[in-house]
Amino acid sequence: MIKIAPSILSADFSKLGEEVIQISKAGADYIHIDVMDGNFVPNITFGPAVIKSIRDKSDKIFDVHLMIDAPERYLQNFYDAGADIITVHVEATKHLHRTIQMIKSLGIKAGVSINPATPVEMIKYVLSEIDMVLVMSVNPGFGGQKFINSSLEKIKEIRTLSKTIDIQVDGGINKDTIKQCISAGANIFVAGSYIFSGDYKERINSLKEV
Ligand SMILES: O=C(CO)[C@@H](O)[C@H](O)COP(=O)(O)O
Ligand SMILES: [Co+2]
Repeated sequence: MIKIAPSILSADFSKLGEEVIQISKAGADYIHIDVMDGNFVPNITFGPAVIKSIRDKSDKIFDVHLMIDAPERYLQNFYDAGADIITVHVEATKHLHRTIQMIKSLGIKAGVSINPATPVEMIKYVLSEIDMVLVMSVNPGFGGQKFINSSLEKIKEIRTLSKTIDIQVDGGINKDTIKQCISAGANIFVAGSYIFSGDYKERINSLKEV
């Protein structure tokens, strides 16, 4: 069973609470929340206070994608804000294993993300410690970019290393690219611009039907 995680980066921020309600009703499995610090990535979004303000709008899984340097500084804050999964970038933390242990000690799921230029080898020795790998299929920072094809090879490689781990793909997901990612072995799909530029339910269903 695949899961769809709409990214609220493409939502209308002036009515974020209403958007989270609507996307949940439309069939989202996870609410994907992109946190950016203007340092690890060249864009700034929102932090724990905003996440806390929308937590009571949905009972879906809050999937928090941290695109911030040294994320270990803020794990407790995102947990307190209502995160169910926290994903950190391997490129953003000096002691990845320790950061993963910190997330797990909060009693929630831990994900690790790799950028398009980062090899799977970088996360090989933590795979047994984590719940999810997030394969970035665009360079992180913005929605609406084109899917990078070399991500497919990385998904296959991770699936060979683990039959059971969740593999999430993020960036440029639409009706066509999702098919290729499913064939490669991924099972959770983040989609921002594709879902939010149409009828939410119809778009989510079109991804689930492939
Ligand atoms: O993490 C990110 C971007 O850094 C994503 O979650 C985007 O929000 C995906 O947007 P689309 O490529 O689906 O428009
Ligand atoms: Co994301």
